[in-house]
Amino acid sequence: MALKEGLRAWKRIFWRLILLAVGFSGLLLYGLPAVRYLETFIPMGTCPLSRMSLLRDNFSGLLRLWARPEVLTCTPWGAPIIWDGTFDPDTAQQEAIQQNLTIGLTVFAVGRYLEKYLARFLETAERHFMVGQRVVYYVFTERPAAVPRLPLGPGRQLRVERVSRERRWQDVSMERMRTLHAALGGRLGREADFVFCMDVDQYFSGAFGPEALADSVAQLHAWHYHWPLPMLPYERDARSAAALASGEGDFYYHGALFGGTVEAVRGLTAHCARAQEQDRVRGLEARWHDESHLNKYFWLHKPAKVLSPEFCWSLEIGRRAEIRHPRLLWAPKEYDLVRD
Ligand SMILES: CC(=O)N[C@H]1[C@@H](OP(=O)(O)OP(=O)(O)OC[C@H]2O[C@@H](n3ccc(=O)[nH]c3=O)[C@H](O)[C@@H]2O)O[C@H](CO)[C@H](O)[C@@H]1O
Ligand SMILES: [Mn+2]
Repeated sequence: MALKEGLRAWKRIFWRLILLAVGFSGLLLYGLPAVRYLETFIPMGTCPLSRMSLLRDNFSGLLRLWARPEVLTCTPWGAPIIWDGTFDPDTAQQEAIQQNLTIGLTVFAVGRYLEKYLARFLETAERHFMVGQRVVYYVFTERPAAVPRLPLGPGRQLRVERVSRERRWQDVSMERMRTLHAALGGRLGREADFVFCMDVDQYFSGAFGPEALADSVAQLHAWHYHWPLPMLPYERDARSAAALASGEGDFYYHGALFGGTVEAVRGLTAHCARAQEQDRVRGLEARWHDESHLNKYFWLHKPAKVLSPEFCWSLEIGRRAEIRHPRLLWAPKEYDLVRD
């Protein structure tokens, strides 16, 4: 009897070791694009046909969610996931012009991020972001005089707002929520109808138009959109305001891009700023900072539209057949140059 028990225990240990070894080598090899490519075989799920044929969009009209059968084109709560080929950019353009919209684009460029990324971000936005619409850029920096003065297209303006420089890059990143919330309560909130809030360490590479507009908009994180729920890097410390328990969460969203109506983004930034402050007083900092809180927010308040990773792609991931037309690309990470 005891022998049998002992054997069973050994078997269990043996299998755990094997699993651990496989997991560990997987992690090591994950750096190789060839291994990473395997994750494309993890299915994303499919949008039920009954829903597909019905989903209309305020801006793009009838969505052709069946046009991309290899990827997930709607969420379980019925929001569209926008992939290339599912929308009609011309309809979206006409609709937005008719509604006579002003679209805000906010970006922070503090410290060395300004020289390193801002010019390219703005130049490429001029070529690709909401071309043909009225656009107001809001650049937040501690050195307004250093902001490049680009020639802007008709109907496009740039405003510079001064912010103080936080010492830690994590604080710069998180402070954005509070600053944005204040800005949305001021001039930005009065002059814009919709607003997108973006990281500066990226650049536009394709048309990013009104098809991306909705009440609230979240971006699928390029590195995680095939991963199973238990593996997503949510904050797991139950003491944090950003915590998601196991089984909670829909997708992993990217902190480098979110948007929506002024009202919706005010709600989002208020929530995240409050949650971050609550953590700070308790001596906590969420795993991925503002992004963790954003993920908690979108778990509680489902986004009305989700952008596929084509809208914010990282070339480091390597070629993927399902990524047809990247619109925004991550700039190479050079943390040693830009972070203290
Ligand atoms: C893959 C990854 O690592 N993702 C995390 C990392 O994103 P990132 O590595 O993309 O963060 P980041 O260095 O781009 O910082 C976010 C943004 O804040 C602004 N900024 C930041 C620091 C600074 O000194 N000056 C400045 O202007 C700038 O607009 C920048 O794009 O960190 C973020 C901020 O915590 C989030 O947690 C992300 O989840
Ligand atoms: Mn970034």
